[in-house]
Amino acid sequence: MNAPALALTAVHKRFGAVHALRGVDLRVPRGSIFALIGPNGAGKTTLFSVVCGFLRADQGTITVLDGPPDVMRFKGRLAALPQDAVLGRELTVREHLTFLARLQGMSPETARREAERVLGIVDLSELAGRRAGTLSHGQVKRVGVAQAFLGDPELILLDEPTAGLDPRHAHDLREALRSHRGQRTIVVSSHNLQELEAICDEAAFIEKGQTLEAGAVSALTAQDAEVFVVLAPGPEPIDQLRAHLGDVAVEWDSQRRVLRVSFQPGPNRAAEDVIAAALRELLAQGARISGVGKGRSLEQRYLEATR
Ligand SMILES: Nc1ncnc2c1ncn2[C@@H]1O[C@H](COP(=O)(O)OP(=O)(O)OP(=O)(O)O)[C@@H](O)[C@H]1O
Repeated sequence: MNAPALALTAVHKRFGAVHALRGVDLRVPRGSIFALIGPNGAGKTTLFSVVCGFLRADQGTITVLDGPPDVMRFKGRLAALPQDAVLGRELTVREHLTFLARLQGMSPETARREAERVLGIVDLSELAGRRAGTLSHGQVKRVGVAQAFLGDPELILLDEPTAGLDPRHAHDLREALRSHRGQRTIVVSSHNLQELEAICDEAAFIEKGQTLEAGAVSALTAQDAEVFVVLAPGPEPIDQLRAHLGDVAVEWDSQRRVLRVSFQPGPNRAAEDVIAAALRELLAQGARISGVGKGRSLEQRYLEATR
């Protein structure tokens, strides 16, 4: 099996009296899009900084792209979008990106082409000639994201890449990230859990500098072990369903009119089999069905994990 792009074991980082990372563990598979989820102050930005080699961890082991975190070793292989990216105000967007591409060792011509390519990723080609100081907050953020893609690095860390973006550009950026799935490793921190659920393969919940839970998004959201049915007002044949399905747990939320069936997946018991059996019985009992699905949302799981 491939070594992970990033592995942290029992990493600690203190800022004086503030213990920002308290033994965080993380394993980011190569080629995955990985979500880092946690409340304000959980330690996400600090974690990015120790991974990049901007800050030194006090304790623990960090392996990034097969070696220790070292800014010099990462040249062109790792890129990060800081939470509040800052641009030189007097340079144009094109000059800014070309300059950074040159710092990576590209020739002037390659650097110019690379600047145009990454501007295309964030739909900013039209603003290439604008001075950075005249850009809106969202446009600056998009230049920062473009910058992180310069040189097509193996590992990209994006701290809240869609914060402040309008809905269309946030959507387009999500699509752009999705298109890199399997080719590049991308770690994304965001407070938009719907967004992370849509684009990420794996996720970790971080709180108070520790990993609470981590794994495949499909496992965290119990896609294989839980189904739900939403009932429209009308019959509520919950007991009959329980009796019919047998060895499963059926929970009924009468306020939201959502019933959840949790089960042990097996060869003849995939989520689709349970959905079919539940719907047959519910319809036979006259229930009116207004929605069906698998698992629970990442947001729900996060709220449960951090309760
Ligand atoms: N340079 C610093 N000096 C002192 N304390 C710091 C420093 N940087 C971060 N901290 C503290 O470390 C903790 C973790 O902060 P961090 O910025 O990593 O959180 P975060 O998860 O990125 O939060 P947010 O979601 O608000 O961006 C916080 O308590 C913060 O106040």
